[in-house]
Amino acid sequence: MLLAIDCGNTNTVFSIWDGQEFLCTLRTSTHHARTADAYFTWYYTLVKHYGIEVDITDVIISSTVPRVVFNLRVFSDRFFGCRPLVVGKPECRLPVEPRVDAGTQVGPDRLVNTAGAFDRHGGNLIVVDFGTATTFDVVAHDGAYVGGAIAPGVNLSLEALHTAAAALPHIDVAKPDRVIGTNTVDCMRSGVFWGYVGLINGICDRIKEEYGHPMKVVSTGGLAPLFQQGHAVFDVFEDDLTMHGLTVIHDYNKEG
Ligand SMILES: Nc1ncnc2c1ncn2[C@@H]1O[C@H](COP(=O)(O)OP(=O)(O)O)[C@@H](O)[C@H]1O
Ligand SMILES: CC(C)(COP(=O)(O)O)[C@@H](O)C(=O)NCCC(=O)O
Ligand SMILES: [K+]
Repeated sequence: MLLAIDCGNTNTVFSIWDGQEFLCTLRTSTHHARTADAYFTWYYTLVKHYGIEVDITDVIISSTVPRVVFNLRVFSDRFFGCRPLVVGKPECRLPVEPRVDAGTQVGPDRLVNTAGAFDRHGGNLIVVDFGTATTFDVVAHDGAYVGGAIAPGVNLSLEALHTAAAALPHIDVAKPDRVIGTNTVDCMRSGVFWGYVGLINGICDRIKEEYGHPMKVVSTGGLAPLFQQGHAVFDVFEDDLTMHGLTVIHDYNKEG
């Protein structure tokens, strides 16, 4: 069985893949100081709690936080006796190499999303991933990552308002009933929600125009369904896109 680990700047997600389906998905906050033993204690407790029969033979890691990789490597080696594949490292091959400026370090999450989306939908795609940052990844006709856009994440934008302005409270993102807010919270909700719908549609439209070929928009990340309510341009939403991409890259490396 494969343990797929997706470590973002906010949350770290573990999923167990038995070759057919994901048996479970576990989520914890990302902390660079978490030790291998601490990962295992958390992981083992939840796997026992769910009563899943698990036999991990392989581990693959994608991390947008370089510092956490060391402890995840120790975790993999100590508890499963295996050397993990780490996306973005030279020993982890990609089905199609990215085409970007020389020397650019593409976020591994974006490479993984590209592989997952190409496997399911073929080329000519925009992948929109709502995480700490919101990323737009352009997948070419042959499955190569060829660039995109990085925007401040939704929660980051709300946090920034609260941090920088003394009178603005900490709030969660939600779709407001009206665009014209009549109190502070509704005004903030309107600005962030409709502002973000405009950002998504504006960037996707401009990417399509510049790309010059019809493209499908694939969205992922917990907040995507919320923006769909504001008529964001997504063609599909796939909650497990990053995890699927990790299985695709793992299979590709095993086959070779
Ligand atoms: N379904 C959801 N509803 C509301 N907020 C969410 C949802 N899913 C994720 N978030 C929030 O979005 C932010 C980014 O989450 P996440 O996707 O875990 O980011 P990353 O991959 O960068 O770690 C976090 O602040 C998280 O709490
Ligand atoms: C843009 C990101 C911060 C998104 O990370 P996340 O929101 O998943 O934590 C990450 O993909 C990253 O660090 N990228 C490196 C720069 C690039 O992709 O061009
Ligand atoms: K992201």
